[in-house]
Amino acid sequence: MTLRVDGHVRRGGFELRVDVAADPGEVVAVLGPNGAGKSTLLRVVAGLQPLDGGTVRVGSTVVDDIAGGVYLPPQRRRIGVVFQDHRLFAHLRVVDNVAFGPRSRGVGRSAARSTATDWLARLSLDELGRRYPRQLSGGQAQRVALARALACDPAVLLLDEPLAALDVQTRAEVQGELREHLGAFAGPTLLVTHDPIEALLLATRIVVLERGGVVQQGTPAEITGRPLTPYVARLVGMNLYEGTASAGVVAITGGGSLVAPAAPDGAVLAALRPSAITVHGAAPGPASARNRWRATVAALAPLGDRVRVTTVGELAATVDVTAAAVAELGLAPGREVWLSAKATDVSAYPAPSR
Ligand SMILES: Nc1ncnc2c1ncn2[C@@H]1O[C@H](COP(=O)(O)OP(=O)(O)OP(=O)(O)O)[C@@H](O)[C@H]1O
Repeated sequence: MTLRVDGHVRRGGFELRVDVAADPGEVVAVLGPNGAGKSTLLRVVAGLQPLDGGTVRVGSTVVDDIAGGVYLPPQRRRIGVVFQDHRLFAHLRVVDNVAFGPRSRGVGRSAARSTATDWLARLSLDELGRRYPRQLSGGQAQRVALARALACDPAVLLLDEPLAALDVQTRAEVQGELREHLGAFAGPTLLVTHDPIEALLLATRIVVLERGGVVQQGTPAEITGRPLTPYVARLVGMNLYEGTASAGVVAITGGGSLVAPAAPDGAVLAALRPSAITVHGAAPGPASARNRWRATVAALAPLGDRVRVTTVGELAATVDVTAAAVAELGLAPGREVWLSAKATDVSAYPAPSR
């Protein structure tokens, strides 16, 4: 069953206006900065927030359509939700938490328990059945929350920052398991997250929301290869410039230019990886890369085994260098440097029409 939200809703001064779909078996990550509307979208699908106009469909069933007088409450939508804070019932044992879903859908006590036991076993949580939520670790609680969502036999799965509250080590473990379980789920999944790595690891498609609208969607490879907004570029760690291309040269809006032989003529975006830029202490010779420009170091920050250098100037850029290079070139805030990049490392593609 395909999930489709095509509509708009106002919350105070904010408006969400989207047309988003997720097919059976797809895991669609919804990424976006604070206040972009991610939770609002999730609330709309879950049935906690009616649309002001448009429709929400699960397969051929319309679950929200104000014009048609349809609004199904959450319990009638066949939607499983996992929140950041597991929201398990503190006074119920794990097995009864998981049985709660089927119970609330009218399944008898013993059948619901047997479904719960089955799901706990599938998620390798059998030994936890008799515990209370307070006796679980954060990672265990999130696994139980997933079991509870799946035990309802949902048509759609919604995950709202499911790993955000976990420590780094636990997050990595649960991430791996989640990937497996989402892969086995036959329906569409919407995963709201701030974390681009989580989106890249878990999602088959990524939808980026900014200011209540979809600014980009595509496979993880499409998003990382061709970021369309400064936010997406930062997320995937690319330098992004707006400009106008003609005969393989991109004149950057605001000054400067980049040679990019494959650039299509017209309004383009040019993306450049931080690791594809070289820093020089003095002007590089003519035999070096075809793109060369002056810049001033603004900041340095450690990044794994590299140092991320932020530069300002006509073409502001983030550059990743080795710690040895920092020492050799005497890089420090205020230091004037030259940067260079090969023409073939500049990826230029048509800018979206705004
Ligand atoms: N209860 C509310 N009443 C009025 N406006 C609200 C309410 N909740 C949210 N909003 C508005 O809706 C906007 C979108 O909020 P939403 O929670 O959907 O964003 P988000 O992308 O999930 O953000 P975050 O990443 O911070 O959770 C907010 O900027 C806020 O202005």
